Amino acid sequence: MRPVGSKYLLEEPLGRGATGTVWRSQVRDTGEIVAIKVLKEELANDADVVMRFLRERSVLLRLRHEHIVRVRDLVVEGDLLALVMDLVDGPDLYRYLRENGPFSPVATALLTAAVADALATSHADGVVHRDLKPANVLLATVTGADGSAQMHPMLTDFGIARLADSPGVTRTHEFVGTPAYIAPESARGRPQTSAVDIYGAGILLYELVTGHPPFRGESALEVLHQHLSEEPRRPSTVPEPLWTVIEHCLRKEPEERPSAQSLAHALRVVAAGIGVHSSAAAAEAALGVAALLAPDRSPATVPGATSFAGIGGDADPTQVLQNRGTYDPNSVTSVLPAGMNNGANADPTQVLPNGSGPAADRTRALPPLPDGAPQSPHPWESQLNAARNRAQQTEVQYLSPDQDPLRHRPRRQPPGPGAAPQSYAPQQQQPQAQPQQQPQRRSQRQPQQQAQPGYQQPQPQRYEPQRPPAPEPPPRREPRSRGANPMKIPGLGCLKGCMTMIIVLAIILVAAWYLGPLHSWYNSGRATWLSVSHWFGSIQNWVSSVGG
Ligand SMILES: Nc1ncnc2c1ncn2[C@@H]1O[C@H](COP(=O)(O)OP(=O)(O)OP(=O)(O)O)[C@@H](O)[C@H]1O
Repeated sequence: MRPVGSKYLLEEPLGRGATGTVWRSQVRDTGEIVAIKVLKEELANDADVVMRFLRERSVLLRLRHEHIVRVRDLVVEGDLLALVMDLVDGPDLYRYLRENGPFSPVATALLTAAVADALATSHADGVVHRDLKPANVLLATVTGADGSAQMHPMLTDFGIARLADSPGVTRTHEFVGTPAYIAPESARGRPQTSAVDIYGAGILLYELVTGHPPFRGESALEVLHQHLSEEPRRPSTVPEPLWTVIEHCLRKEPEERPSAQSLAHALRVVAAGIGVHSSAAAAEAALGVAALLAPDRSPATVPGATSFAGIGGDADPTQVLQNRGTYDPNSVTSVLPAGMNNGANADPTQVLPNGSGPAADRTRALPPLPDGAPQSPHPWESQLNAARNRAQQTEVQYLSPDQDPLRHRPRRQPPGPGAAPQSYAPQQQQPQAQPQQQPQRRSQRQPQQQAQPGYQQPQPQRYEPQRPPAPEPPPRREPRSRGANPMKIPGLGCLKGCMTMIIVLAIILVAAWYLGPLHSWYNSGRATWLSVSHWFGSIQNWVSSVGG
């Protein structure tokens, strides 16, 4: 298990998205199970994203709703950025749809009404999701009042689009979002409001009830074109009241779309009026649902948002776009290249004066420094440094590369016996399932979480804007003396030793020869040898003369 910060351990990957990988993880002290989204390296390396990450912290942590996945903590550790969330024990809607097919119209309306409730709360808080799609709706299993298992949609990835919406990331990594779910104003690079989430809810409704999004094509460009200029067609399986809601959500002009609150209400009226057991009055009310879908007069705005380089304002998209992007019609998320926004009037980010330098930096929370002011670090930079220093004090365990989960490609665990899809299947057949029946979430029934009564308490602040204490300088090392073998020739040291020994032995021998008795021993030995060989020669001559 790999540590993240001082408090968490990554266990196994749950899935990978465009912005990062989500891990099943543990809180070290309590053993509590959480989900941690580790943002992609390219995001974590972008200073602008990191600043945003810290700045958005309080917004992300304070968003609370029964249909929003709670963000518990944000971790900055070296080059790693991670969001700690509640773990939702269930599939996301994208996967559920692929495995089980479309929902009934009533179930579609009720599920999306719960999502619209979550949006209404976040919009009231000034937070726009901007990446609403089936993959971002997780299905928790809950136990209803009658003891049956029910679906409980949970909206996740709030703020991720906003985090990733960095000029640097847009420029270099061309992050744009998801073509199948992108609102026309985002595609054009126009200012965005909470109406983009209503458009996303319209696409979600369409996809849940039909099994596919309304606009499809071979390329991202083709899909974007359809968002801009094609009206969606009503499939024969969609009841008229539900179609009225979808059609209002998918209006090309954001000002014509309803608020999230109206949408949630309208969808419940529709659900009540299109079921097989609906009363005549409910059916009548559902038919008149258009009256409930008045345009939202005060949508939440997205400050300085650039979802991606758009399709050049009102210019002809075909003149502007080239099909250079990577687009997989089957994938959840695709990206397009930057540089598509070549219409001057299409700049969606002109919330601050134009120009270069700090005045043009849309991410700055504070006004630029006056000329000549000392260049002290931006408060967020100090905060970032403090956070990083704290995280670097984390006690890090050794982990061999083959055990390091961050080196493995994540793969989804195959669902075990009795896994989620089966337990959801009856819901599809029984669309009356009410997500709001005071359910008990399965994930909250885990023993670890029960053991934590303070579970709903906000985490203590981890990133105080203080300067970190100056670290103690490391002890100064003495310079190493350079050896006679600076080039480190292998075996040279051994050769040198041998040569020294040979010279020493030679000197001892010479000294012993001249100063000691060695010399006289040699001379007497030599004389003895000569006389012995003389005798031997005489004997040999005598023997040969006798032998004749
Ligand atoms: N809180 C969570 N609990 C359990 N599973 C989660 C949680 N958040 C995400 N997942 C799962 O992790 C996978 C990857 O999630 P992620 O949000 O990164 O994917 P995505 O929405 O496709 O990508 P992106 O939003 O970055 O384009 C998804 O399949 C989702 O089911």
